[in-house]
Amino acid sequence: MGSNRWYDALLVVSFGGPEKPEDVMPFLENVARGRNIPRERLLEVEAHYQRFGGRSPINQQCRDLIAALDVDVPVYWGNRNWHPFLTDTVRRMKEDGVRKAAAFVTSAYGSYSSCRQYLDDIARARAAVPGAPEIVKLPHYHDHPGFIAAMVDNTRKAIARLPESERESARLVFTAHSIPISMARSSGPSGGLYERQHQRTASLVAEALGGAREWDLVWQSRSGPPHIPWLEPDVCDHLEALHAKGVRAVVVVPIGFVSDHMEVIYDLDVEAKDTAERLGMAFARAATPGTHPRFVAMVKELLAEPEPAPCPATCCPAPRRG
Ligand SMILES: CC1=C(CCC(=O)O)c2cc3nc(cc4[nH]c(cc5[nH]c(cc1n2)c(C)c5CCC(=O)O)c(CCC(=O)O)c4C)C(CCC(=O)O)=C3C
Ligand SMILES: [Fe+2]
Repeated sequence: MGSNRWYDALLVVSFGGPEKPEDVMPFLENVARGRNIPRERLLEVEAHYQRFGGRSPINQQCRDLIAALDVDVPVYWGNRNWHPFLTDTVRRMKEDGVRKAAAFVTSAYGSYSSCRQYLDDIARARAAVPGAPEIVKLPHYHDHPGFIAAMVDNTRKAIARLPESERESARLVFTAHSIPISMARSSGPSGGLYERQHQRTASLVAEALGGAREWDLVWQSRSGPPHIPWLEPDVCDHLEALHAKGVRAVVVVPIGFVSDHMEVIYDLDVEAKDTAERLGMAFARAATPGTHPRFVAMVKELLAEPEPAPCPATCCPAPRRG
């Protein structure tokens, strides 16, 4: 394998997050630039970060993943919204003589926010660095056996944390980041890809667990102005609906996230957990893939594949501003 590699470096591309209180607002300003996010929503999200000492788990998760990777080329790391910024990383890659890098993005799915925006980030960083290396994004891995196996294992462990009497009947609640419905409709080469990929991931995990359990796919972490429709139901509303139907225990499985993010440790471990507690439902949250050995091995398996073809230039277009 080694001699006919199509890449000479691996670039991990992520969202980025603040790691101290004074970084939170500048980080949020980067995220919100050119986007339509109400001020009140940003202040609310700021409070989520400050509740955790101004520190998102995402950067350390990236460092841990990189430390766990077993690949035979140099590994670089660059973010969209916080240090280390992608442009600085691409400059360093160029200085180190990298010619062509494979990009592993910490998002498994297609859509503007989860795929195209990262491609745009890479293109912008390369445009800012004369002589920048070529950078080829690895394909979506939402249904890769390594990604699925990590989530299946983590879901089994979460079920085992429930009170014994609730384990057999516990319902699986798969959750992912909500996006505007218009963005969901325009995702992928023929539309609807974001929801379709999540449906497939959820069904693969549910099947691997024996297929006997009822499951749902719901959404979380809605942003944007209230009059713009986003994917629903929201995970907390859904817990209320399940409770009304007599469900007594849930296992929330964050299939939309490859590692712990603020959306996982706040929106699920605080908000969804509080909702379940208030309703008297037993609640367990499955761990994210993080540095699960099967997930880490998946990165190496993706690199062993032939060079992937790029996404069609027309899929997952940027949303219209408004
Ligand atoms: C699909 C998707 C993913 C999954 C794919 C991927 O992983 O990339 C994702 C990941 C993430 N989103 C993150 C943080 C934020 N997202 C925001 C806002 C938004 N997200 C959106 C979508 C997504 N986001 C959208 C359509 C918006 C509206 C504004 C816009 O059109 O861009 C805002 C603004 C405040 C608010 O929430 O309103 C913040 C702070 C973090 C870092 C968390 C941490 O620090 O641990 C991560 C990994
Ligand atoms: Fe987001």
